[in-house]
Amino acid sequence: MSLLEGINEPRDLDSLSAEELETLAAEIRAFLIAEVSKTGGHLGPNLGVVETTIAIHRVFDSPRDAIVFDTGHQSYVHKLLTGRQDFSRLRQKGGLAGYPQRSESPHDVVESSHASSSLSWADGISRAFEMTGQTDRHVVAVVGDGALTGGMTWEALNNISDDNSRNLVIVVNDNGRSYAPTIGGMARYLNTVRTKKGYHDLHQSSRKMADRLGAPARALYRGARGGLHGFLSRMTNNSSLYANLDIKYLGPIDGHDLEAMTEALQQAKQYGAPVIVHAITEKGRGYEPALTDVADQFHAVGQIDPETGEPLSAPSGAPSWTGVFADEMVRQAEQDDTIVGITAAMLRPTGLHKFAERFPSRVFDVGIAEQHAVTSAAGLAFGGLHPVVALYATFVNRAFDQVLMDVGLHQAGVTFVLDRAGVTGPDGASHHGMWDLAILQVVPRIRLSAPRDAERLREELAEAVRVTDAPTVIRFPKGNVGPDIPALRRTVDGVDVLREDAQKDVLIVAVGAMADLSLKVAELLEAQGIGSTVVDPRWVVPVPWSIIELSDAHRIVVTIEDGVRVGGIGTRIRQDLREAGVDTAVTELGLPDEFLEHATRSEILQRVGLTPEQIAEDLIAQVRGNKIPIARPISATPSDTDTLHRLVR
Ligand SMILES: Cc1ncc(C[n+]2csc(CCOP(=O)(O)OP(=O)(O)O)c2C)c(N)n1
Ligand SMILES: CC(=O)[C@@H](O)[C@H](O)COP(=O)(O)O
Ligand SMILES: [Mg+2]
Repeated sequence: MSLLEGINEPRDLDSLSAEELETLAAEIRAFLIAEVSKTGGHLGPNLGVVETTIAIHRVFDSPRDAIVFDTGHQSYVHKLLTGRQDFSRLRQKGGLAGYPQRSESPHDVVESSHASSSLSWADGISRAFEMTGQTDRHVVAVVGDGALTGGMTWEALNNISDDNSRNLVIVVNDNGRSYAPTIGGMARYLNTVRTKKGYHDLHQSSRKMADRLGAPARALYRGARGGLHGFLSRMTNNSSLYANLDIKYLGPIDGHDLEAMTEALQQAKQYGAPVIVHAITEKGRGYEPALTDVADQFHAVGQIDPETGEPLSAPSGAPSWTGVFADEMVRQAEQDDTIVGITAAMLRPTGLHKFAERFPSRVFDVGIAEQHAVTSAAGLAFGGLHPVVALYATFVNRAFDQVLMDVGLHQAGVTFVLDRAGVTGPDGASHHGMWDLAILQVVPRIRLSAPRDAERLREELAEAVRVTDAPTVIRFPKGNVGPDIPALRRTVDGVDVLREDAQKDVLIVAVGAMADLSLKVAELLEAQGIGSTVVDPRWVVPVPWSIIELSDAHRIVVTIEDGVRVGGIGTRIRQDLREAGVDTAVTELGLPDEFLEHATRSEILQRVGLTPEQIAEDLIAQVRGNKIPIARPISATPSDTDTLHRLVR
């Protein structure tokens, strides 16, 4: 049996010798490469935190001590050490989540994969421990150098103090990268610390001497390291980035040196005030294919050959939504030199890399700082440029106020391109891009589009970048785009009619990528003698008038969107119909207001009733006048609604 198999919970680490711990680290690395190669996942980040995570679990006592992982994509080692070693269905339905998940283990605290929140979590938890007399409980936050570029981390650092967060330890996992090398002043500071020759020479020589002279010298060495920090500050001509915060600094430490990390964490644990332990690590550590991957050091991989790191499946050849955007963005920018691009540390994942290669001076990577990205875009627009802010849909949530008050209020011509909109799948609840339509549609004068295929994405991007007095949004799903879906005709206000039966029983309003599914529903209805019209509004907000007119001409209207149903586009259409005095029955179909689990996109759509068969069945019943039994809303379990009604009665 391997040492790893003998670890069922963190305290099993206590009996291992220094040599055995090194062996364990090697076994964990081999496990990660072997297992994550099969399933896909965040291989690079987890290879980079093996020793750090072992050291954290040696020194601290989870779950009594709370361990918070920022973003959480680097928590596989934590899972291995806390009784979860079946990675065979990682990020798949019924398998381990790719992020911490409280339902999996009491060792897991933060489930959200939205970066830069860990220090705020840790500040709150440590205050609560102090205020409830649990002063023997510690909080450890593991935050990456990329996550440190997010504004929330600085809000938290500004608040953390030794009055109320005595037991807080912040482990900065500094591998110099987000996906790509981390940008900005913070990164430059960390880089000087990480690469200063003097640090390495001094660190290595004093360590060797301490080892030779034994424990007392080691204490001296540790003290010197404190002084080392001051030494570094002078050498790097920076006043220490942390000196004026109420936080002590330990480091930089070699994050792959188990003993050094353990010692530093023990010091931090005993310090009695908030401490930053700055660990220097390497993303993809110990795996050559990751280390030589210049794009993102295997930040997230699909199924790969563990020997070579090469993808197991050849690319399908079908264009991805991201790829279509990437090419059209370059085309538009060639015609209009006011167009600039902004990314929040995700240049390649959002497809802006081609634009960046072509127009390097017209693209800005602001770090994991979506709020700053949006408001700086408002500034760029004020200055006469047309910013295109490319984000994953789920991450625009974080910048809602900036979209509303900095872009919307000032009628700034900013275009938001939201990739991974709708159900994404393996990254679970905090990664589904399911809220953008509902939250953004309340921004006055905003224009929301949801292209149904590549041609419409190209068209709608071209239209969006010409709007200079209001925010425009284009949102599309993860993955490959299907074949173009031609329109029979386009109404005067831009609605595409995709199918038009003579018998006008059902109007199906398809939002974006739901067009293909909607046409399948229409075919099932036709087989039951029910006529339908399928339309794609293209620009869903404001609701085009022809949607109102078409609704008035049909018996029922059904709207289908890959976004939360509550407050979604269907709700908006219903409201506009009522305002126009059209009382056609409306059925709004979309995602439930639930946090949807990790599974494949199709598994989730099946579970929430968004398949052609399930939709057609309901519509057939409606058209035939059969009263559909009042089913409790998907989003609320009986106990929730009963409780709610009892409370409000
Ligand atoms: C708010 C937010 N924006 C973007 C992302 C996408 N994202 C996931 S991991 C990552 C890079 C994180 O870098 P770092 O914190 O240094 O961790 P590392 O991967 O290097 O361990 C990004 C940008 C996210 N999770 N959250
Ligand atoms: C952790 C994170 O936010 C991303 O790395 C996430 O895994 C998105 O992955 P895709 O780019 O595959 O959608
Ligand atoms: Mg990093």
